[in-house]
Amino acid sequence: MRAAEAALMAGLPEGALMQRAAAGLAGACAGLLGRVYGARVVLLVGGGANGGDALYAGARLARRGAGVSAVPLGARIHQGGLDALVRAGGRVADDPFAVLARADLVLDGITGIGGRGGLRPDAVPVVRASRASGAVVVAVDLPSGVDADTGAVDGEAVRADATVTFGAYKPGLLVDPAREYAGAVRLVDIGLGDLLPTPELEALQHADVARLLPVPAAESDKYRRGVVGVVAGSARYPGAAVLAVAGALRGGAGAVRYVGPAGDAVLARYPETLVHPGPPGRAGRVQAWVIGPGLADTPGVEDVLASDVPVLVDADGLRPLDPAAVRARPAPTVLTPHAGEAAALLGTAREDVEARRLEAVRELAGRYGATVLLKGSTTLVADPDPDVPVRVNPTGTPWLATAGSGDVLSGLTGSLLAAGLAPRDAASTAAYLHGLAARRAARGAPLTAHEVAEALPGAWRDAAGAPRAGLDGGPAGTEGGAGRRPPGS
Ligand SMILES: NC(=O)C1=CN([C@@H]2O[C@H](COP(=O)(O)OP(=O)(O)OC[C@H]3O[C@@H](n4cnc5c(N)ncnc54)[C@H](OP(=O)(O)O)[C@@H]3O)[C@@H](O)[C@H]2O)[C@@H](O)CC1
Ligand SMILES: [K+]
Repeated sequence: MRAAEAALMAGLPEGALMQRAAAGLAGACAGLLGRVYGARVVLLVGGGANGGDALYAGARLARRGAGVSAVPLGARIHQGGLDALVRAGGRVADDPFAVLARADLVLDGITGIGGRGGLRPDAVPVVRASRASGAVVVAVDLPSGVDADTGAVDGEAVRADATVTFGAYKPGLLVDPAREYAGAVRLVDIGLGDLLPTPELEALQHADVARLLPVPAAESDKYRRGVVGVVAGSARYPGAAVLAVAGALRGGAGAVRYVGPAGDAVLARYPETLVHPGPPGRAGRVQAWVIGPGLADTPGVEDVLASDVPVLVDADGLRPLDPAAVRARPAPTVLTPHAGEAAALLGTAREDVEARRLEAVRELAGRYGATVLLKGSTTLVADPDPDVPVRVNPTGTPWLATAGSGDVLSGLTGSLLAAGLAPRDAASTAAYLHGLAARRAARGAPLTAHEVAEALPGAWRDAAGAPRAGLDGGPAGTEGGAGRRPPGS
């Protein structure tokens, strides 16, 4: 961001970028307020340019008749912004808590991309009073206190109803835990365009998924469309086999071969499945394997890893996983841990993974030379190549945290692998459809893993029906599309 902004600023009059940011910010605030004239706006102003943005936006709102007060936090605040605010009729608050108690809207301009660590002690009571006031809290660029680069939150941070961000989405707006603090995110274009570097993160949108989904050609038969082998379930957990097959059947492969002891349970629900008792090496040719859901202690992981086709390892399959064996494989491997499984693979605590999700997914992908899909409220997909952007999944619902939903996701991902998608595309497309299906199935109520599987064809149709180019805005909970440059565009 800083390099792109510096390059752009070199060709612009002093302060022009901050004015663009402030104009977009003031416009967004006006939209949230509905009526600007007479509205009571409080600016929390830190010592950097983030506070400058807030002051200039406050000046614009004051010119439209809002009552605007600034609460300085920091040794000195942006002088040009303060002068503009005062010229427009705004003022510095005598009693911050008194103005906050009556505020309609609070602008959090304490820190943006220059913030380090959580909120400082002087800001904490002011931020708490902002929340308690019932005012709409709008974060400038980022909620203050979150880490822009990683999505970590060390200490206290602002919980915003909305965030107006400039030039590009920052990882801290997309990756949990920080994402939870941002509210609805709006991107304001400040003209950085092609000056932006390769992103750290990208989020698929409908149009990207439409491009990636496999479409059978006229001459396709089931084998050409790909056969996915599912090694899952056990005497103790036959349901996991059924759910993994349920996902696999909806993922575009031409056939699903189930290998394991739960064949009867699978056939009872899905007679279209090819069933084999195992071991996987004898079950016949497949174009991709899924191994792990509900496996308990059933062997087979080494057997499957020894194959020369893409392999997805999930759940119980992840336990005995040796990095050297995975790295030595001639074909791609996809690992789909949740935070606890990722922690076990990394030899750390679950909380560490949850606090540093981006770092954890990258580290695992590097260590195993595998594509890693880290499940969670925001699912991340990392490529083994550290220069390839991590994909963050923009779909989903908290209701998706339900038993068996991961089994459906593994089957679905494996099916897309068998259908020929590259590992990162298969994993991120599957996560996207899975989250979309969950939203369709839940519609605000609890849902079961089976319902997620059953909603997949509808989600597929939704995504596949999207216009294939030029999509802006999507289901991301963000406005204007979550990636600056959609992959493949
Ligand atoms: N560049 C551009 O062209 C454009 C930039 N734009 C905007 O600028 C923002 C970046 O501005 P920035 O670089 O001034 O940093 P910023 O986020 O304001 O924070 C730095 C200040 O915070 C302080 N501080 C640090 N940590 C803290 C903490 N935990 N709690 C409290 N304070 C803390 C630190 O002070 P110190 O450590 O010295 O006390 C320093 O004073 C960017 O996010 C966007 O909003 C837009 O206008 C578009 C054009
Ligand atoms: K901020």
